Amino acid sequence: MNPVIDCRGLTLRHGPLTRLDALDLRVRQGEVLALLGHNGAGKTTTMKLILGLLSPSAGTLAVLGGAPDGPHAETLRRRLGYLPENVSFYEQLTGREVLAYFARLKRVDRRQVDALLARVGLGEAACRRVRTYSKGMRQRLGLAQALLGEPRLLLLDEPTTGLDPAATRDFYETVRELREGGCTVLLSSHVLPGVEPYIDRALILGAGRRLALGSLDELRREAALPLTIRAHGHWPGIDWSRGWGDVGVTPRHLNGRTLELGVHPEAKMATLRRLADTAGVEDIDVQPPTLEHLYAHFSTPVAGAPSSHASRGAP
Ligand SMILES: Nc1ncnc2c1ncn2[C@@H]1O[C@H](COP(=O)(O)OP(=O)(O)OP(=O)(O)O)[C@@H](O)[C@H]1O
Repeated sequence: MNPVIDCRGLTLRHGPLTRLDALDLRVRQGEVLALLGHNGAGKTTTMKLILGLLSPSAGTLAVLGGAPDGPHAETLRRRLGYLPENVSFYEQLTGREVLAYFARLKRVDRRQVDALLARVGLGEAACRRVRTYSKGMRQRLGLAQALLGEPRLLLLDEPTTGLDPAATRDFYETVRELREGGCTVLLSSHVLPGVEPYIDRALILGAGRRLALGSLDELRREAALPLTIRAHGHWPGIDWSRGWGDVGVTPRHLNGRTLELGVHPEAKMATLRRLADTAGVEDIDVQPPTLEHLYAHFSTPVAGAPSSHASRGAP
């Protein structure tokens, strides 16, 4: 099946400034891809190129089978949904009026309005003016606007900024349902906690360049960061600093009953065996590196090798 997004060497320059540098990326139907990067990394630029709001200076880009800034743009617009970073609405209109207005602009059947408001959890608030909406309700109204016309590709720019943990989880649950329905979703985020279970792959950008791309497992294998193992129990007299040989395990006491160990993946089984065989160890937790750890790893420049993380992962 053709990818929904197919970028090859996608580049955007403005004079001396390179906003996006030779991005290779293919996104398949039904995939949720997180676009991660510091401020100015190129996340919004990538989205605007996909939307056809910007044209590349070099490279090729096909979105749902055609260039988004050419004659294909009109067809594409009806199959794309976009939630911009700073969404704003007419404050004096009700949620329903706002959505009906966007439905008219998008030439979408008005009957979708109430169903979408219910879907994003705004059914009860449909008749309230937007000025009375909380930040989370505004984001949900923005999502409803992006979902008008049942898009096949959804671009969500920083959708959870400013949302509390419960609202963030609700938001991502809606993304999960959309994915199950075959919708492809690109979401950019600085806010990493909570996003992990909902994404298939992450693309990490830095200064317009692709620093890493892959599923969490692929990024973990590539980064080979230590796992965190925690042992809980009571073990008077045991000196945990000895007996690890050269496996690179670094034990640290968190409190009298918890020992934390930074363990490289190849030393995991040996460490678990030793812990399990030690009298007094009652419980063991194993925590692989989180998306936050991986993001920090890939987005930190390696001294003396500025591009050594560049272009990791298959497109
Ligand atoms: N309208 C513009 N004209 C010229 N350069 C721009 C414009 N918008 C963004 N840039 C530059 O392009 C680069 C990428 O910016 P972009 O907005 O894509 O980053 P971002 O990853 O979305 O950042 P943020 O997290 O701050 O939104 C930055 O160097 C930025 O200064």
